[in-house]
Amino acid sequence: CIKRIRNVSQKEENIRCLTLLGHFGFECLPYQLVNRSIQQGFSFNVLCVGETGIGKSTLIDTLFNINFKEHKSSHFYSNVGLRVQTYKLQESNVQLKLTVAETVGYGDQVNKEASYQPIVDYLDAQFEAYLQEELKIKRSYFEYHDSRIHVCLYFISPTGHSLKSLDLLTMKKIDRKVNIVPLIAKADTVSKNDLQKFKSNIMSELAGNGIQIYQFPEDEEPTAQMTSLKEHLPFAVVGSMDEVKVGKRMVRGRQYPWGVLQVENENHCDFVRLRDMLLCTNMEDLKEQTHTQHYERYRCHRLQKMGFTDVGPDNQPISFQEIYEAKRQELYEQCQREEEQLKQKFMQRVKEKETEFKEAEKELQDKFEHLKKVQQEETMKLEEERKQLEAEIIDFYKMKAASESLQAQTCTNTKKDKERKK
Ligand SMILES: Nc1nc2c(ncn2[C@@H]2O[C@H](COP(=O)(O)OP(=O)(O)OP(=O)(O)O)[C@@H](O)[C@H]2O)c(=O)[nH]1
Repeated sequence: CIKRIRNVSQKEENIRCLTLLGHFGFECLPYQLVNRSIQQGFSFNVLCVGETGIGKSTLIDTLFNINFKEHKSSHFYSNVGLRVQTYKLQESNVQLKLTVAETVGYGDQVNKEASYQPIVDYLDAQFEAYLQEELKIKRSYFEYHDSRIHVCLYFISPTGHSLKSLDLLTMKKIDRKVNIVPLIAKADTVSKNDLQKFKSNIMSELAGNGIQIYQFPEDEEPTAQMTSLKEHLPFAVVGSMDEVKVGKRMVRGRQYPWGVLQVENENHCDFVRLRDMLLCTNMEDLKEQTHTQHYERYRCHRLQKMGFTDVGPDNQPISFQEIYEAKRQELYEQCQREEEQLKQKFMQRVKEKETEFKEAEKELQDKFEHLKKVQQEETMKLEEERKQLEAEIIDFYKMKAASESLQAQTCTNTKKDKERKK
């Protein structure tokens, strides 16, 4: 801080008026923040949601004026996915850790109903990771890479008509989780008149469906810049890394047979407005909104789900220890209840099995008795038959003996007759 003070005396009123020639006292506080931020570096996490080939990568390249690695996506993915890349950038002495998450295969499936789910899951996963870090005993915020998404650039197809149902559905699902900035992609394909109508259609559709997009911070006296930014929503953007000659200058733009569209000309598209908003004026606000609104909502919901609360049933403040004890008791009781239920279930099963076994035993016994009876009857029948056969054999032998004696008698008589005749 410079501590030189100019002393000017005002003769007329005889009051000394001091004019500060440099920064003095706590006026210097912001400079400490600036120095610390420069030392630590900045981080910014962007999510790009839009159909395949809508110009997501080109716009990110144009925003940061760097040709990031090219990854062309196919139109044939069966599910929507996310491609996440982190880059370390430097501009003069300012370092920026930039994370870009881009949708892959968005809008390519026949059934688009669940297309938003991977995006919602990704946003929640980043919040969850931060919450887990926050809940750790030993936290390391300095090394921790905070990957919570600060802004979602939503690329709307330049149809010139209205939003698609997929756009409305996805934005509705994520608007409480991330700052949405809607963009009309490839705005050079829509005429200037159609563009204005298209913009107002989109804004009224968003409002009509209760979709909350990023709100520019409202000062008591809104600056002309903020008002004009709002008027330009959704930003009609054009991306290009090509250098085109316009007069004697080389500018970034897209060359057409009928002329050149200059990306950085505010009369041609809203690219500069978007870049200024993201990088120069609103980055810190986007980060703050992410932390204080979206993350806070997630954290509150998660902690409530875990059973934490700020006030007890009697609406009196409740301490962490009390919640812990109550939760422990509740879990203990639940365990007891479940154990009792399991015991009862087990007893019931045992009883059921016992009855089943008894029935099976009785069935077997009955079967055995029946077989025994059948066998006895069979034995008796056989015995009867045996007796009958024995009687028949005796009769047979009797008859045989009688027949033999008769035969012998006949032979003797014949012999006697023959002898008599002689
Ligand atoms: N007319 C016009 N073409 C553009 C614009 N931005 C990008 N393109 C072209 O559109 C094509 C696809 O651009 P990408 O940036 O790869 O699109 P993407 O959405 O990242 O594609 P995927 O990552 O494959 O989903 C390229 O040929 C770009 O040159 C634009 O603003 N206007």
